[in-house]
Amino acid sequence: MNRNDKTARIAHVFSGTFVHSTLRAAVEILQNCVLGVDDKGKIAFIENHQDVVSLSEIWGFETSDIKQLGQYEFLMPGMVDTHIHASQYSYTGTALDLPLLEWLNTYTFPVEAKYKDLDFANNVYTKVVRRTLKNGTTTACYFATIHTDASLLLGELADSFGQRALVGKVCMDCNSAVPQYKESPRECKEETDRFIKELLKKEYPNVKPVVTPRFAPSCSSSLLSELGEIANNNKLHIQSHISENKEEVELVKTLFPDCKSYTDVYLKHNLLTDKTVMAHGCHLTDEELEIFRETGSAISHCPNSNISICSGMLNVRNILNHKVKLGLGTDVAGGYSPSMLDAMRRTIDTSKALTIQDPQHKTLSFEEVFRLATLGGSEALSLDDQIGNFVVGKEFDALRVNVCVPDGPIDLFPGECPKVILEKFLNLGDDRNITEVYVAGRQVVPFPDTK
Ligand SMILES: O=c1[nH]c(=O)c2nc[nH]c2[nH]1
Ligand SMILES: [Zn+2]
Repeated sequence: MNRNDKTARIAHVFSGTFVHSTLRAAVEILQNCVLGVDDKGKIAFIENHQDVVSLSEIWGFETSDIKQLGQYEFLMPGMVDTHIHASQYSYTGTALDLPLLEWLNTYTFPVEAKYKDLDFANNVYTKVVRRTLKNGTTTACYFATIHTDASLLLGELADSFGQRALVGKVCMDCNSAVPQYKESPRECKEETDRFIKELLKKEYPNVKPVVTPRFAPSCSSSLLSELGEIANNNKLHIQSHISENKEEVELVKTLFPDCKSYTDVYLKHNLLTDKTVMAHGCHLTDEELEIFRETGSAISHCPNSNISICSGMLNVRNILNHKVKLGLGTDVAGGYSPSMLDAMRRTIDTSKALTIQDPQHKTLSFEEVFRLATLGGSEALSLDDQIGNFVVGKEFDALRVNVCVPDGPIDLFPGECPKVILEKFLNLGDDRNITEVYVAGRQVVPFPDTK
């Protein structure tokens, strides 16, 4: 209970039930506890409620300022969406009738080409940041489009609404199907440099650039090498797609005949680092997973998208057995839901479908999936030293959940313990149950304009 940082003041103290994951326990439920957040947005203490009076003396807060959580409320860490296309949000919930490569050519590239228009970008990007925050996504790893100014605008909006974000200006210099939606190799490099420089210059505390080659079929070998160099020289995050559907895997074999596998393409271009997150990976071999483990690269599992556009079913258990970092993603708009609660449910559905196919398959539990959406996501983005669970010194990214809101989606019955209440929220809850959202100690939901 020692107070090390004598300069920080306490900004919030909550009392009640806290639910989070640790390295040892997929779900740890802390009842009758108090959690303090300092004015720098960091968790200052998490202790037993019986020590509240001495805590208030040590930290200099009034016990009357404590926010008391009700019987059906708890705090949980904010959810981490490790893969979402902000630019595809306008058609979320539609256009799910084609497989990946046709889907890209028919729906995605024509829409993404519109982001030259900053008014269009402003409208969609405002809506996606608000919608995801309201649904409890405190950290989002975004794909924007090839347009630098619109991508910078996405960063500005995430910062102003208070969402933690990695923002990627998409890079692609190959697109024979929709040739108006690509850049020349030179433009790609120059605009990526400009994007990184201008975004870093803003000094947003929680919004950073991520180097974003769209996927191997959209990028020349020289562009992939340039991007690997930029990311490594500036120690930046990297995101892309890998082995989403079988047709794409075959295409990559023909485009990169000198590479042993899809993973080898990215490895050879220095794009697999411990700050890399690759979406999907449904068809990776065990040999490729070994490369992921060795390089510390992560996979973003996007089950809604994988089922919606019939790409495949990722065996998450196998990924975890290979000790590869894994988080969950909505993959809006291949995935039709912007909610990470949906991503958790679809993760369990896919795991159950694999168990139906093979009864030896060990189905994921709701506790494991809760960990993937929070701590797992923070590990996948190499942000687990800052966020992911309630540990002293980490940033306070949190959701206040009330499973018993008036006219809400959940009915409770006598005698239900906190773990059952958590399970009901994960399976039945929605944004009505997420009454407050905090990022780095700042309350960002309810939005200031609706309070
Ligand atoms: O689900 C996906 N969405 C995309 O936009 C994309 N681009 C390449 N591969 C992709 N997969
Ligand atoms: Zn994607």
